[in-house]
Amino acid sequence: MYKEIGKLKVAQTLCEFIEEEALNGVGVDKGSFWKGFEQIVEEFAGRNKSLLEERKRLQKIIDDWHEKNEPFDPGRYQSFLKEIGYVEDEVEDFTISTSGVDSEIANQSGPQLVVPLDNARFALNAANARWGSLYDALYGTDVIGGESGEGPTAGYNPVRGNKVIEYSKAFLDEVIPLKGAQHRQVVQYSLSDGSLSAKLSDGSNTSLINPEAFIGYQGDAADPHTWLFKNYGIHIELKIDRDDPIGSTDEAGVKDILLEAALTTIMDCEDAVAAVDTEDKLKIYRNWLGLMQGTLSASFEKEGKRITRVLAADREYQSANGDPFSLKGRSLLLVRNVGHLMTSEAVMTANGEEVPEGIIDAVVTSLIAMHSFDEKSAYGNSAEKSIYIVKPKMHGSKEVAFTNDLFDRVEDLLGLPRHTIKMGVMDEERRTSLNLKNCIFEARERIVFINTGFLDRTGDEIHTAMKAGAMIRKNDMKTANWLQAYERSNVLQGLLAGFRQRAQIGKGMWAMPDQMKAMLEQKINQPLSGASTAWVPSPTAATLHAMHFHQVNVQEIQLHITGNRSELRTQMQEVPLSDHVWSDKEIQEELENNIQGILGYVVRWIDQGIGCSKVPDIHGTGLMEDRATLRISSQHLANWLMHGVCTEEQITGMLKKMAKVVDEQNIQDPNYRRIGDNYDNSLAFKAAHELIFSGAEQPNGYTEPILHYWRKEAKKEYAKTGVLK
Ligand SMILES: CC(=O)SCCNC(=O)CCNC(=O)[C@H](O)C(C)(C)COP(=O)(O)OP(=O)(O)OC[C@H]1O[C@@H](n2cnc3c(N)ncnc32)[C@H](O)[C@@H]1OP(=O)(O)O
Ligand SMILES: O=CC(=O)O
Ligand SMILES: [Mg+2]
Repeated sequence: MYKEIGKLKVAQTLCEFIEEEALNGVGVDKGSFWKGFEQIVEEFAGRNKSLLEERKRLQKIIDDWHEKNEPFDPGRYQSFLKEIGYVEDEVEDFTISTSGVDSEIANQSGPQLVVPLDNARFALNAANARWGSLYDALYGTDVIGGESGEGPTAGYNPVRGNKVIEYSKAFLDEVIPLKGAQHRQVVQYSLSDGSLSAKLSDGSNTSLINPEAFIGYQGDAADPHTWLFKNYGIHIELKIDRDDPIGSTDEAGVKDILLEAALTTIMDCEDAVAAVDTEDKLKIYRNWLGLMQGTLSASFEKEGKRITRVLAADREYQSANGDPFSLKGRSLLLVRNVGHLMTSEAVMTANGEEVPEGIIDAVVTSLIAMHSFDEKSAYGNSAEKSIYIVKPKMHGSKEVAFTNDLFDRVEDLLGLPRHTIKMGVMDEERRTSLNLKNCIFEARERIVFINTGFLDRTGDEIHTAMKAGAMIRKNDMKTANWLQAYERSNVLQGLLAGFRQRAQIGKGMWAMPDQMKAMLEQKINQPLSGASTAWVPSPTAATLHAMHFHQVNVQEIQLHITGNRSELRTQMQEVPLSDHVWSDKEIQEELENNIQGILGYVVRWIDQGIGCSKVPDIHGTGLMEDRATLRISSQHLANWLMHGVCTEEQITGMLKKMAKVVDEQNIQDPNYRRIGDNYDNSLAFKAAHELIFSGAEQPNGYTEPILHYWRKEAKKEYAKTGVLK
């Protein structure tokens, strides 16, 4: 049901949501809102379409070039990309001038959590992941090994617990060291003349090597129960409780160590969700509204208990000299809008065309964010009263300029001061990486981050050169020259544009949510490379990754980053082709792995509307799969198929084989629809099939059009029959 408002047709439910909930109390009247919205659609919908046409035009020219230019000649290729405007002429040097940026983004370095915004339980957990228990994160993951009785057991395992304590105190020795002693020797922490004094087991006293690291406490000054430390701009709480089951076994009464973890969280409306219609969009918008008003809650059963989760309060302390102060209890929230590709039925033009979804997201998520400015909001989000929108999947600087202009108009519509809406630019398409300087320039007054979304970026790498030849194996992409150059070039470009202490330079997702030991070993390389933030898939990962930001002084590292931009740009244009002749076993492995990932992800997307899942690979390692990883797998298979590395029959056979494996993996899920004996009917199976076999023709290799189509079919089927085929 639609309501005609001026020249727009707005879904009745969206209209009611906007008028009764989103516009309520923000000082924008509904008449001018709809009038302004209509003008924005008139001004931007056509321009959006032209940008998509330009993507198509360039891809066609590139495809034709590859068909005519065999063998591939890198020198000629680079001149060609420049000639066709794919590589842009660069603007003069400049520095960004974004103002009103919260300290979590401008001054602090730490993990960035991402969470699907359609899941209120997860979203609340993410917002509260500003602080995380190091003891829980270590105890609950593989960081502590399973040797000599240290493994997890049904109840509390004191051997494992002791390992956790040992590990955590060694971490304290590293980041807030004591003079001539270790934290495990302490029997009592106390306040002495405004400083921390530590009494050791031999009866002597010591203090911190860097006394300024101690900045406050909670509890009675004579015996505080919480000690607050600051190191490289982020905080650590040492919790004391001698009556606690853990604290009572600890000589100093330490019951836990809390780390400031997810400084920022991206509430995702894009690749981690499955939103195909107005109903889905409304669920997302309502959760965002609840977060901005501070009232969101989620009730659920966990381990036999009913839990209601709400947003965490700020944390109150006394400084060493007794002055009260507080720290934020919640992550600073950013919202990732969708990109420029898709349109939504939620708003239609008078001639029956769907409006670009990115335009609707920009207007509605900004409007909703205004609720966090309201005094009545239970918890404000941005101390600077800024709105943070992350914009994904933009190709080149004209698309960034489009978003920048759109944000200007949204600010005018909502009566917000210019550049209230900040922009995070995902550097995740090849045309953006190669023209990053120009892209940043277009958003220079509102940009707050660039982030290497290497997953989408890999999908785009494959699709752009689809016709050039067979690509290297998927896992080899991570070490390929183009990717290394892209990661370095992003940091360098951000620093040259003045991002240090103004904006985030972010790095991509750790996509193995259960492999925390490996994460601790490898993800330190991201801050070491100059990134002030990096993505994590869960609050636990945020807590553990926070340790890296205590070990690495990112702001100091950023002062010493150098590199040759033009060399990096040349390397980025190296196409990851391979002339290797793979053995049957290698081909089999690659197909199994990609197809298992595709099916495992798609079946939950299509049948259950879940946009981000943990799916085991062929070695049984759970991998975070979202639309970007799906893009890689489907594009990779389409590429190998196109160049004869594998046949249609091999892929079809493997789809059937893996369908049975995926059924087994989901055996515990009561909502799961089997696909292994249902190939001809399963809509999810059809979607997976199409993603591979029509992969080469998909716009920039994106998976959205096919996923949306089949999910809508599944919803229709469900509405009609109450079950899925
Ligand atoms: C390329 C890109 O665009 S990457 C960006 C998109 N990716 C993401 O957003 C990743 C988000 N992460 C997730 O959705 C999940 O962590 C998954 C799907 C990877 C794994 O989910 P699950 O298998 O359900 O996780 P698992 O069972 O280990 O843990 C669930 C618990 O962790 C919490 N949790 C897991 N991930 C998150 C998260 N991102 N934010 C908040 N809480 C989370 C859940 O709230 C739940 O705890 P609860 O029972 O107290 O509510
Ligand atoms: O959005 C992130 C990515 O890697 O893609
Ligand atoms: Mg992405």
